[in-house]
Amino acid sequence: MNALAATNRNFRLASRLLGLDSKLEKSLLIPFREIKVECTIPKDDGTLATYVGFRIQHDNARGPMKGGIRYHPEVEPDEVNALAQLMTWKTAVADIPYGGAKGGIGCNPRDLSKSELERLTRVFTQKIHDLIGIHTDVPAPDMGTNAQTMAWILDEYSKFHGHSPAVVTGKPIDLGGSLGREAATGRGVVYATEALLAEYGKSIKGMTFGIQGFGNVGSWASRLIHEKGGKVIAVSDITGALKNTNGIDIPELLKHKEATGSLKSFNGGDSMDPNELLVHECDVLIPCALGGVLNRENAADVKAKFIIEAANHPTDPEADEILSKKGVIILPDIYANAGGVTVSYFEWVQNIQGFMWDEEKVNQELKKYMTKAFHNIKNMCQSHDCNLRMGAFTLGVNRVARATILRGWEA
Ligand SMILES: NC(=O)C1=CN([C@@H]2O[C@H](COP(=O)(O)OP(=O)(O)OC[C@H]3O[C@@H](n4cnc5c(N)ncnc54)[C@H](O)[C@@H]3O)[C@@H](O)[C@H]2O)C=CC1
Ligand SMILES: O=C(O)CCC(=O)C(=O)O
Repeated sequence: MNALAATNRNFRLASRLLGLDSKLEKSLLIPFREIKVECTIPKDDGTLATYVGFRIQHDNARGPMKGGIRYHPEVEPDEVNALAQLMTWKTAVADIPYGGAKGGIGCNPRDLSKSELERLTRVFTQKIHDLIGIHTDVPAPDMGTNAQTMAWILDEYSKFHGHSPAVVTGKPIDLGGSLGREAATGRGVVYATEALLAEYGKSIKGMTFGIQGFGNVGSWASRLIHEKGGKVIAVSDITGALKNTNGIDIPELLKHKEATGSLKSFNGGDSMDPNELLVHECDVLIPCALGGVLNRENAADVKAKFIIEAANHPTDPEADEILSKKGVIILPDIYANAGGVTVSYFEWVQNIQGFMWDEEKVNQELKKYMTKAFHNIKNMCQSHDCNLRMGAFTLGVNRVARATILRGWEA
């Protein structure tokens, strides 16, 4: 099942639990606007290269649409659509005043030079600048993009609309970015994990973790888990995977990755088959890379007791069913990785106020939002006798449905 079919399915299940009217259901499902643009750039060698860029704006009932921009070879309309829809439910679960959107360009950023990436980002921004904005749609980083990408979007957008720091979040601090945003998704994952484990009388200290992906989210989650006394016993990224039953020294691995750009040849662990990571023996598995990685091929072999979905839609519905039957507890993406967009909201608020918070305040507020959302999800689980994924979906969908009904449809 592709990402969009899977997301639609979860939405419909939640809608049935909430007893939503079928016409309202249809209106919530269909995206507000779908943008597809051609982006041609001269490469460094003078040849031309054409890429396709997307921005899907899913829903704006609760506020400006919000979501990241992904640079990855597998970016295609159905996946961006699914990710945009997930943003709508995620911002509602986090209870921040936004709707949902997502964008992306089908490209491999590892094959492009920095100046090629800059040209591509600027062309994409030229094509969408009149459809995004501080109060309409606010992009942010996602896979394959970062603070530098946001700086280029901000600069290009500002040529058309004047200096507008709040048009993107996840910016460099020097351009109005928020302290704590870079770590926020990983930090939010850790707060979410603590909230879940506490329900089972457990804590991060002493538990074992397997982490797929060592980019922004995976590396921050690993670092913070390590700091809290958790044992990261397996990690992987696109360059390979490694394991160490005594726990990997994450600060050393970060230095190695910084120096070599790769997880390979790190002498603090043994290399392993990257496909093994998801089925490796550990207490908590945290996918922090691509979607659909847990599926019917590997779900039955997963050994973890808890899965924290730091990536977006890492678990397809078939795997969801298999894992539930095995008694694996899954903390769903629209809650588990909401720390990033929550601190993006704090960044946007700071830009609009023209005031900067210190990092301690950012982290404290983030913890408050993550903890409150967890308890709200649990209440929905009790009210609807459902698992955490449906608890989160019913919470998010219900808030968006209420806002939509209140706004009405009169022309
Ligand atoms: N950056 C953010 O603030 C947020 C990101 N997310 C989600 O978290 C996930 C990761 O995003 P980022 O860390 O930002 O991206 P990133 O581009 O910084 O890192 C991605 C990581 O995944 C690894 N990877 C790629 N293909 C892989 C494969 N086949 N096997 C193992 N590892 C692989 C890469 O090597 C890299 O380490 C994505 O699903 C994204 O949508 C969710 C919420 C917010
Ligand atoms: O920070 C943001 O606005 C969005 C982050 C994002 O793309 C996500 O949560 O999947």
